[in-house]
Amino acid sequence: MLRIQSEFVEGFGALAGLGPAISVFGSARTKRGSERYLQAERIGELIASAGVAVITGGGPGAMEAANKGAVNGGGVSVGLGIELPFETGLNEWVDLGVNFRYFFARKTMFVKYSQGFIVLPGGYGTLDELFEALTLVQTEKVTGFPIVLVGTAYWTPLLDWLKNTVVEEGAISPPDLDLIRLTDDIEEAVDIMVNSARPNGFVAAD
Ligand SMILES: CC(C)=CCNc1ncnc2c1ncn2[C@@H]1O[C@H](COP(=O)(O)O)[C@@H](O)[C@H]1O
Repeated sequence: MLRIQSEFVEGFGALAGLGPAISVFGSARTKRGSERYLQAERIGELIASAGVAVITGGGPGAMEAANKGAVNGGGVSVGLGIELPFETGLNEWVDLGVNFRYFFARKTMFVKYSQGFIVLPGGYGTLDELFEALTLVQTEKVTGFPIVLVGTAYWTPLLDWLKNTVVEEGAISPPDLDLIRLTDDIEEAVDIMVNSARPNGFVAAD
């Protein structure tokens, strides 16, 4: 119990003065030098150039790339790491790092301290973060919170499934699909975020 509480206290303390920030998610397995890695790096750089901090899961792959871009763009590079059995530690491009034992405490920080999510191709971890954000926006626990998927080829089959199966089944309504933006254009992705200019955080005062 105390450990859980201390994770929240430590996270809030470390991030309180952060200012505007955007979270970037994507696969921990994205390879250095790959097209996707370079794309994540460029996204980090564009966000930083707009004077906005970049928040990632602090790990390898797309997270590392976005943190690297943030540093190269002269911005604040945040990593919210997670303790895992196969420890990899925070990547070398994280300037402001916080480590968590619990995914749920860490997930609170991404939403509370960023104004939107940019989501690159990824696996279960990325999908978890994407669907948690969608649930929070759908239920209006957060408002004005853009969620942008980057990579049309990767994401279109998922969006088709949501449209053709999940909406058809009545499990979500058609407007729920509009909560997701999809693009291959990383400048557009960053523009959507930066222009949303919403104050960070949950609707309720925590
Ligand atoms: C090589 C490897 C698996 C390292 C794991 N190291 C990690 N470090 C930090 N965050 C992580 C890690 N693995 C998953 N995550 C979380 O889940 C997402 C990536 O998971 P995935 O690779 O898409 O499913 C990230 O956005 C991050 O928030």
